[in-house]
Amino acid sequence: MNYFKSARRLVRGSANRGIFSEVEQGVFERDSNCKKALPYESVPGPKPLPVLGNTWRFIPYVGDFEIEHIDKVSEMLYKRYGKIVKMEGLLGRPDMLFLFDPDDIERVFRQEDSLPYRPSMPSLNYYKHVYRKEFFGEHGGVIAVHGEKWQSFRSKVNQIMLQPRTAKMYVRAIASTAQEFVDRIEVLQNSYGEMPRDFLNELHKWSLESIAKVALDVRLGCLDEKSPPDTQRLIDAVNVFFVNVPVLELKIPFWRVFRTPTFTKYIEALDTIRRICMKYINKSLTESDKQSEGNEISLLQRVLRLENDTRIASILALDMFLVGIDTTSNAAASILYQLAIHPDKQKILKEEVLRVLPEIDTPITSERLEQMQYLKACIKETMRLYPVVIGNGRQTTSECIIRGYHIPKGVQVIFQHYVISNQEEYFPKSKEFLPERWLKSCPFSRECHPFASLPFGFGKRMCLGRRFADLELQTLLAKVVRNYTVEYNYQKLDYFIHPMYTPNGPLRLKFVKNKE
Ligand code: HEM
Repeated sequence: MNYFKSARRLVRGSANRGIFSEVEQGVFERDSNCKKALPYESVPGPKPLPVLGNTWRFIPYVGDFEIEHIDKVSEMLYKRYGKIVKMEGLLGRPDMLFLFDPDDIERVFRQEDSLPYRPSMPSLNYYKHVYRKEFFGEHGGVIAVHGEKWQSFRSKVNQIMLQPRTAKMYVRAIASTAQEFVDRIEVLQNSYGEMPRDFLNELHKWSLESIAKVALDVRLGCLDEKSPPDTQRLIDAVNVFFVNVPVLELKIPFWRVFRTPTFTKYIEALDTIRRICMKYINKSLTESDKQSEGNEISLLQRVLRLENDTRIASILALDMFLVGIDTTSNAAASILYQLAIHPDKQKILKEEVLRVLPEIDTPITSERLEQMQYLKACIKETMRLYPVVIGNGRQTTSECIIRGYHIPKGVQVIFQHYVISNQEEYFPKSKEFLPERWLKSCPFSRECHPFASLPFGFGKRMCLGRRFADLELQTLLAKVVRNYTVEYNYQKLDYFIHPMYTPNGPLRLKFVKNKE
């Protein structure tokens, strides 16, 4: 902490803006203007120590940066240094440049080149391209894959994954899983109507079951009284994978030199995920002929029809399982919690849901979901206050100017979405849960900066599963609210990164059945 006191004297964040007015207009310009820019060395940020750089800050009991509380660390860096902060001297990895201004983020995104490089998960890149090269071969999928390999894969699956028309075809499948979840609530309730302490795990089961339905048209039975053991193994392995990603990325990367216990656990988790997913993928491939009439064909089959390559279809499904379970389940947990602690907003939502779904068994369709604008607003507002992925980034692929500073090629530019979307400057009454701000009728909605809340990223590398994630969340919430009122009767929960940004503590929600 003492270090920070002296650093503060050197560079005050509020001073950032004034000093580079000449080049300020070109926040993200390429080569030609670089000579005019302020030197990279002068970007403010915590000073590295000799030898240990800034990596020591992530060492438990020694450093002051806890991975679980990167949200607080980011807020502190913003307050101390301002809208651009450099974290240099990170052993075994490039510098990070934190951006806290949506205008800067917009310019970076708008000028993205044809092969944007999202710098996360080098350890997964190693797994796909080196450790299990014989399995992945030329097709690494999209997660942690870069350059032409990424582009070639993404171009094959982009249309199928992102067309709203395609996603809508799966509403029925997604709604039937949401119904299974709602039916299970009664089984899970204790005598007070409360959920067990591991309720989040039930949400993991729901999101896994939903992905399996959409990606493979396979029913896994996650929400059955006796779920197959492999489904829980898969959920646990995905969790181990995500928990260890930041550890491998932010602490000293000994794994690059030898197999540390963390890296061994990480590799084992990835092998487990791959083994179990391939079991279900193969089942789906062999059973595709028997698919019951009326069912929508799976995404796997859609890709197969287009590309006629089982390897591509399987690797896409594998990526979907890898990143599509914890993201959606933690988002659902967070939204349910926010509704529980804001009963006035839940009441407005319930009125809307009851209007659109007048009978308990009125089917959910894409047209009916379209009529539930407050429902969508509740999701957006939770993602603004507590984005499940608190930051995102791009690695510079050539030198450029950002916020007046010359930024060399290879720097990891991190967009600090959580800090930005919680600021009064971009969202009036920013600390309040106000779903109304997202409705077209609200005067606030016009003031909102389009790059101040980007829970699914932006541009060519935007979330490939966002249409399905949105559908899953909308359907689950509509079903839950149609059947129950959700309460939370304990001390308010803080949020932490574990491995998504999620309420910190057992989610002992109480479900009270609606009177019909
Ligand atoms: C609430 C749920 C979710 C959130 C908040 C979320 C968020 C994100 C974000 C922030 C990115 C990075 C985008 C960028 O770099 O611009 C991303 C990428 C990705 N997401 Fe999601 N995601 C969610 C659910 C899903 C689901 C359900 C799937 C699959 C079924 C999925 C598949 C992917 C894939 C494959 C990528 C990598 C795209 C690429 O690099 O080309 N996501 N997601």
